Amino acid sequence: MSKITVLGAGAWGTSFGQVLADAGNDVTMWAIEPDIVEDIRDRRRNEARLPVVEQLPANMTATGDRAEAVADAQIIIVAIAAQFARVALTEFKGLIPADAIVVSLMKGIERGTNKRMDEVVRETLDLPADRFAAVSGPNLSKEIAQRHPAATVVACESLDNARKVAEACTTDYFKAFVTTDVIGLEMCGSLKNVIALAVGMARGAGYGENTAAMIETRGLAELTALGQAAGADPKTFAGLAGVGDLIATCGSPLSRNYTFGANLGKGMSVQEATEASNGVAEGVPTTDAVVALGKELGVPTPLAYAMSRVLDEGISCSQMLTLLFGRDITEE
Ligand SMILES: NC(=O)C1=CN([C@@H]2O[C@H](COP(=O)(O)OP(=O)(O)OC[C@H]3O[C@@H](n4cnc5c(N)ncnc54)[C@H](OP(=O)(O)O)[C@@H]3O)[C@@H](O)[C@H]2O)C=CC1
Ligand SMILES: O=C(CO)COP(=O)(O)O
Repeated sequence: MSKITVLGAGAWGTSFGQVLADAGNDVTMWAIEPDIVEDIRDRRRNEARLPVVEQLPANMTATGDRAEAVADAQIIIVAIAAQFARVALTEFKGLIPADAIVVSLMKGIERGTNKRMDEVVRETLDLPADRFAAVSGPNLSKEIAQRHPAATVVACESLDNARKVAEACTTDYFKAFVTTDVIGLEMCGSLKNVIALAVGMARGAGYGENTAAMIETRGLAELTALGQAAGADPKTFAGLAGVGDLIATCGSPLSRNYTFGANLGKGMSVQEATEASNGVAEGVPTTDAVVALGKELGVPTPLAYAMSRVLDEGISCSQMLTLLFGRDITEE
């Protein structure tokens, strides 16, 4: 049993906190919103972000005090919207216990720097590689909050530390595998959100299985090429964090990215889809970062480019797909 702190009490932070509590750990949630802290601490609820859970476990509490939140924590989980991770974590610098493992649940690339969350977290907290882990997989928060069976992957350069994190989140309904491919895991989680936006858009526009399968498969090829160029192990893309998460996210209205895309496909503007979104759709800010990263690494990113034109210029779904097709006959 460990003392574990979760920074960010959104839908996934809270749902993962419940997994950790179910695994027997003492869990403290930290949130910036006083109302959310109060709801979790005093009523064992997170009505605002995870209303599906009627009663959070008794070994789960919350605080808004940063120093109190992380004091004595053996594992610190970061579940903050990716674009705000740097600013939020800066406030924790100097407070993190010297031997704590810091784990990111976030799936995004930082806009402006094109950095993955492992880079942002390590840079901000001045953390050595062996004390950083990423968790990623087909993990729709609402299903896991309802304790539906699911699996995930924990990546850390130190396999021992990956195992510590995996043990801490293993329950009878949640299974964690381990890997040392941090870059692969980060790339999978971030890029599948861009693909889910495009699949959602096609579905929203009324297209069927063939179109969805095409976007998913071409998207996976793009994700794999970019990931490999960044230093990832290609095997990771065929696993739970790659194909697995792609299937879950691109096939479920529980995904905020899929739903955001579907709303665009039905004719909403980016502004309207943002207002309708029930939580952060990480693919939206990540799309431009993926295009920029592709340029930096010399890897073509036709799907991310087509989605960036949708998000920045409002092109239609059929225009997006025409861009994705391209004009040339190429080998698959
Ligand atoms: N939901 C899911 O099914 C899954 C999500 N993820 C990933 O996990 C991450 C978090 O997602 P999720 O919890 O669902 O998202 P939510 O939109 O539900 O929550 C986002 C969280 O970020 C916090 N936040 C935003 N800005 C700041 C800031 N400046 N300082 C501190 N906290 C801030 C929010 O705080 P506040 O509530 O106060 O606004 C909230 O706790 C994302 O990267 C997502 O891609 C990964 C797997 C599954
Ligand atoms: O990452 C997820 C499932 O694995 C959740 O996807 P969304 O962020 O699109 O809801």
